[in-house]
Amino acid sequence: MSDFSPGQRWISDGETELGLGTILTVDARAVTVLFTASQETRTYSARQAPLTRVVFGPGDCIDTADGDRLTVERIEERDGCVIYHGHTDDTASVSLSEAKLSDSMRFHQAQDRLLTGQVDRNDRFELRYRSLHHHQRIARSPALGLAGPRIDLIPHQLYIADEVSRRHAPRVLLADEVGLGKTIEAGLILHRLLLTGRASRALILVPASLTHQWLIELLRRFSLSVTLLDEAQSEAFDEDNPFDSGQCILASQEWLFANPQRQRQVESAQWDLLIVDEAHHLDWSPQAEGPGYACIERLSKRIAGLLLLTATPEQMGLESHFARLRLLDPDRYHDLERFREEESGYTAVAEAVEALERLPGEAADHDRLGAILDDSDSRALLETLLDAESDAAQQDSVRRQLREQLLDRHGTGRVMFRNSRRHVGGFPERHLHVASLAMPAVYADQFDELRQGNDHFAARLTAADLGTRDARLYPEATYRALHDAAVQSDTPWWRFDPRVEWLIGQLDTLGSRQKVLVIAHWRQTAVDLAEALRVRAGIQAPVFHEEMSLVERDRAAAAFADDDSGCQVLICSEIGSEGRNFQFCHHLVMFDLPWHPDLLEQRIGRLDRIGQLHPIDIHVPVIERSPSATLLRWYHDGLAAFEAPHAAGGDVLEAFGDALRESLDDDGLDGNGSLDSLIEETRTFNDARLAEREAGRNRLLEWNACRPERADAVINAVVEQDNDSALPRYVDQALDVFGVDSRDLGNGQMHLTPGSHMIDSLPGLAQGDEGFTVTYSRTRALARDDIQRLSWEHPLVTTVMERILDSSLGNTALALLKHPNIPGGRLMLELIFRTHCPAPRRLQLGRFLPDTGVRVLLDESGANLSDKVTFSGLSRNLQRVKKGVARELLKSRHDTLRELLKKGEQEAQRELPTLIERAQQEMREALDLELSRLRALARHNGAIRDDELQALNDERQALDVAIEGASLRLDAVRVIVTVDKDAR
Ligand SMILES: Nc1ncnc2c1ncn2[C@@H]1O[C@H](COP(=O)(O)OP(=O)(O)OP(=O)(O)O)[C@@H](O)[C@H]1O
Repeated sequence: MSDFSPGQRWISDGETELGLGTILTVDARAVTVLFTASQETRTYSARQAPLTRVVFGPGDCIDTADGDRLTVERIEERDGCVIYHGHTDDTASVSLSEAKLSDSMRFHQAQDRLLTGQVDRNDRFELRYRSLHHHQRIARSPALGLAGPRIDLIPHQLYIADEVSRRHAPRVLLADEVGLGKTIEAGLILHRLLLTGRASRALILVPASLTHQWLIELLRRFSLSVTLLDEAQSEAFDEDNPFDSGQCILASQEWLFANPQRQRQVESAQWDLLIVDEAHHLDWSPQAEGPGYACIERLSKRIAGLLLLTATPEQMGLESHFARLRLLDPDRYHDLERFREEESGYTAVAEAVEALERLPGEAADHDRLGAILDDSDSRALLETLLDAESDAAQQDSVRRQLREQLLDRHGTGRVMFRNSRRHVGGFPERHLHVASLAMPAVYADQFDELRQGNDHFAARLTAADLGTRDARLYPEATYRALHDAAVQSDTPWWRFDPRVEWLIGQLDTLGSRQKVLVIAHWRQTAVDLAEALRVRAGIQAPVFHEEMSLVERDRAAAAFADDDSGCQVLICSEIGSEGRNFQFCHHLVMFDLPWHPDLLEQRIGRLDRIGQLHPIDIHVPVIERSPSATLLRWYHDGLAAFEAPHAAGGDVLEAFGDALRESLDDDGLDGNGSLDSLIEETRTFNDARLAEREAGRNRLLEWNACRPERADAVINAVVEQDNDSALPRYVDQALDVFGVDSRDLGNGQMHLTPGSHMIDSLPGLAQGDEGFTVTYSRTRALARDDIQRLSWEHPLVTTVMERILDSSLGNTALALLKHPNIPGGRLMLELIFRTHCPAPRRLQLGRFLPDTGVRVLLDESGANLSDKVTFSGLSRNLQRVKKGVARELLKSRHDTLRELLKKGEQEAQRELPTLIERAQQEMREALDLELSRLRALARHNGAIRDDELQALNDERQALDVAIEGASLRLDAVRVIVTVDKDAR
């Protein structure tokens, strides 16, 4: 059938994009072909036309010019042309002349491409096979989504990320103590959800001061590029919704919360996940809710996933904390009083967990557990534990199950994750250095006036919006309120405030190589202080506060961070510096003290965070006998607040705030004994509250916040991927196939650049890009921000895989096999089938049945050699063939190939039931376990939302149906032709 006849359909070997051609004319020397789809006509030499005849066979599906699809049952040849007989999708019988085939029919399927002579290079076929193999392997890994990010493997973070990202629509409060990595945890959760398709759109709302820090962390650590949206950019969208401009949008809370029009837009966009940083600012009380809370509350009702981040959940009071839990789960947290009462039961739960470790032991321990375990399956487990017949291994397993159940079913643990320094360990010590300074006369007069309650004085303070408490704690602010800075004769406060003199001396003593972070409560104090250092000592100190633009703020932080040319000191305001990373410095000057213990901890947390290598030196200059001196003593002696994070600061302030405020009024100045007794009472209260919390709530929170065995299992899986030697091999092959140049820089690093023959642009590697340096080593990548870490989850690798598996690249090949024991002239066919299982992305079907490859190797007689000859073993012995030769070979063996293709399909189908069964079993085990756990939890504390249970049920059913419907499709095929060993 290779002789040309008008009306026949042929395809151009070199220009398949022209579509299906029709022979117009033919004579002894030339053949003219019309490619209707591309409106091109070509004339070729009749003897050497680079054309392949297109003839389909029984079972093939073909597109007709009328837009139908025809399944071929039989073919008939008439006058050199083919008539296809078959049926359409609606089962009508049809006969179709080949002239009526669709002109734009494309040949993507492996079989069609092979039979129309379109063969790819052998290395592309091999890369395709390996892509499928690794893709399915990685999709099943417990490290999926957690192994790629450039982070240290810190157990509590990986535990939380793993636990939260497994849940359907996770809604949690990430409340680790300051600086323990909540941003990293949120990034890991987001990364996994995006990678697995459980989320595709995320909104991240953070204080303005943190937008760039988030942007950079997400990019550098997670290779996630998010769109940073502000008002200027939003205006460019006119009528369109700016929140639709990217997959992940990062925006400042201040901007959104102040802008009702943008709030309407954000609410009308579709989101899967909302992340809110520094969520303690979302203020709520039974009387009123802040605009931020109201905005997040509306969003939280529309968005399935919600992560709230705060290190100080109770900074705005217990009510406000409760209100944030209510955002996460309104069904569970609907009654504030009940919430308060529940806390009194936590000690009993914690005792039961501990009693469990001692079982089978004393009767009192049985009772402790019996009082908490009130459902039949838990009691049955308890019986097993108490049964004298059960062996140690059984007991261990039951003990573990019961412990999990107790921790799961009681407390806020499921909604709230809080790790503490004490529990995580390895943090540096904190040293307090107090400098007592003499009271300047101006301040002494001010304090007198304050005590006397002078009306005129009070009016000035009111006009300056300065309350009496703050007027006492911040004398420079009082001075500013009383003195007009515009009047030249008024001396600025920093001329006589002894703290300024002290600071200049301190900076000099520490030397310019020691970085010092100064935090002052007020923005204006920070600004004045910078001027004071410049005027009085010639020191350039950048300032960092809430009213600076983002660019100015980042510039200031960068000037401070720079090791070589950087400034020695950065002066921050209280709010301006919240959440920022300054752990490269270890001297903190508290120019004054904040009123709330949580703010004190937030200040120290700028330095005392993961990555801090030195003990923290906290310097506090305090004016003798001033209200600040009183507050300092209260913090230090009453709360020990400088040494370690205090666990109950909010409660203590609630109990003693009024008395402390009164002490500021009088006691700090005349030193009578009432301050001593206040401190004593504070200490007693604090100790008691701590003991109570340690016995109950904190213990439950900590046990729940990190379960070491699970964390270890995740870390092991990540390390296994880190050490996977298949990755460098795969990447080398992929770079080669895609035409990316790589230069070895030594030290485990290589530089990648787009090669001149790149077949497709890749992330960061489009023509003209400079490329980038990569390493496989986590340690090296962590030490160098400018080097990217290659992993199975790096965008370069995932894009390569997607490009290959979503296209026809490498889905056909032909190679020669020269082997001493195999005679020449024989055919073999290597077929790669792939599971096909359409399901919505959100089902994350890949957890159970990722695209799975089934390889079948047949010899010419149809014997199945798959188990005898491995893919790698065969590949090693294969040789390339020129494309023209390959085409000729294929043309000459069409019929045999068709037979083998059919046989291969039958062989592969045999494997399908096993694949389906295994996937269903895994899915059912995982989801049934989760369902029964959730049902039991729901009976116990109502912490489970009904829709969560229902969703899991629906998910299980949908997965069951989807897996049941899985089929196998031919993904790639390689023809192997054996040649005599002496052949050349
Ligand atoms: N696993 C990790 N690997 C490397 N660096 C980390 C890791 N975890 C945290 N860090 C670094 O430690 C610092 C603190 O982390 P992060 O900002 O996530 O803490 P946080 O709990 O959100 O802090 P805050 O309470 O101040 O908001 C950051 O500089 C972060 O990059």
